[in-house]
Amino acid sequence: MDAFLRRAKRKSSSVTQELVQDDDEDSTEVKLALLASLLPDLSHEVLLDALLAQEGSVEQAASSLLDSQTEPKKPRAPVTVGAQTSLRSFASKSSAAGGAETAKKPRLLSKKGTTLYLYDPEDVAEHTPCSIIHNFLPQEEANDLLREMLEESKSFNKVTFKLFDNIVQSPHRSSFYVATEAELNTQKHEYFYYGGRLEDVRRITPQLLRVRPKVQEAVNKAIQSRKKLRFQCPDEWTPNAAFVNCYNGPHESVGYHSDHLTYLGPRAIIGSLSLGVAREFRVRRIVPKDADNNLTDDADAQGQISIHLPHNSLLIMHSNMQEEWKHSITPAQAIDPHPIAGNRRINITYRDYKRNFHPNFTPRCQCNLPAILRTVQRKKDNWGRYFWMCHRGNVPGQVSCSFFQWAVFDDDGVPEWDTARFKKKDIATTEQNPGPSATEKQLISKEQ
Ligand SMILES: O=C(O)CCC(=O)C(=O)O
Ligand SMILES: [Fe+2]
Repeated sequence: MDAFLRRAKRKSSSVTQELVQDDDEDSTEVKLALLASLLPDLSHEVLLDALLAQEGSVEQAASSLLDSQTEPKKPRAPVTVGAQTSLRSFASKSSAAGGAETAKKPRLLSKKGTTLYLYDPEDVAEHTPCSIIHNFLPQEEANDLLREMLEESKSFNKVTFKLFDNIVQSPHRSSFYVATEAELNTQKHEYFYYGGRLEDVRRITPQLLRVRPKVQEAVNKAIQSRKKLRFQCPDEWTPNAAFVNCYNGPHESVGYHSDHLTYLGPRAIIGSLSLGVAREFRVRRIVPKDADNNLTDDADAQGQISIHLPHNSLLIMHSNMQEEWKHSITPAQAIDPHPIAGNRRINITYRDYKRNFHPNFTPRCQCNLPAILRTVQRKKDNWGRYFWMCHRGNVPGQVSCSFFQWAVFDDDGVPEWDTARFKKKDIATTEQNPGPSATEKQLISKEQ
């Protein structure tokens, strides 16, 4: 569960506004998501057509769609899979598998405006920042976990948040699990999500607990096969929290987003277990733009890639995923019912909440809320730099303050306030994260 939909207008400093507005507000997608929440029965294609016809006005698009009762529904790409194929049977392999951070760039197979469908683990590893393990758990264990989570999900809730000054709900239900009573209290009283508190925090269930060490082992093994990125924590990945999502039927979804790094730190890794109905996980790379608004890479690099997520598959989102790519679960026109889950899909994202990113330590904004950690994703200038900003504006009825601060980490992602572990030498030699410029310092000090 994360910032799958965000506010488009945020009252904030000019620096933050520039970074955030152009950086990661996919306004068309946000508008589409809003339209979808208003008109859940219409396909994304129909909603997009209406949005384009109304030059981006959500209100006009919604009223034109509501007026035209006869609007035909356009078919979506099928989500069910007849036969799983590998790209390797069609094309010769271009480079070593192992993801985007390997020395050689994999040959680009994605295309802007079309979707590349991947089913084979080697294809996934080669063309996306993810890896996938099919048939991850022994069958009975997967089914036990699925049954347990289906029962739990009966009391899951939709997340409510603000979008374009409207209150909308997430297009699926979710809950959050931690291991101990102490962690549960900390999560409820010390952590903030969408600028507010999380009400539904639960103790880990027997099956979630049973599976956790297996996920931990598999993820750590997968990490070993990839190069450590700058700012990536070299410590053992230790899942101490799990967000569980339930998609009840083909129309339930999650829009394109990057997961919040605020409590996971930079270059976070996430283990994501799928159970029940198979669905499509779509990913696409964020190509930054230069000062003249031109893409800095091949437009096809932004093409959508769909990864098929069958029952009992573990998807590992590697360390280049959240900063450089976005992901989503698309609504499906049809699904193959699962013998235990029926129309439902359960997704469990195991996460490693880092001690030194506890909100007691992270910067606070002028509203005295722990700030949220973001990355410059769309601008070539400052691309990849991390910054802290206020996220109070996500709360219905509240606005964000103008707080902005560049984040400073050493090469292992240790934040500057963790003085015992922070390696100053890494910062002295860094060009990518040199700390704020004189103008930025002035601006920051003015705003603090
Ligand atoms: O359901 C999934 O596979 C993805 C869920 C997700 O992206 C999230 O919880 O942040
Ligand atoms: Fe996510």
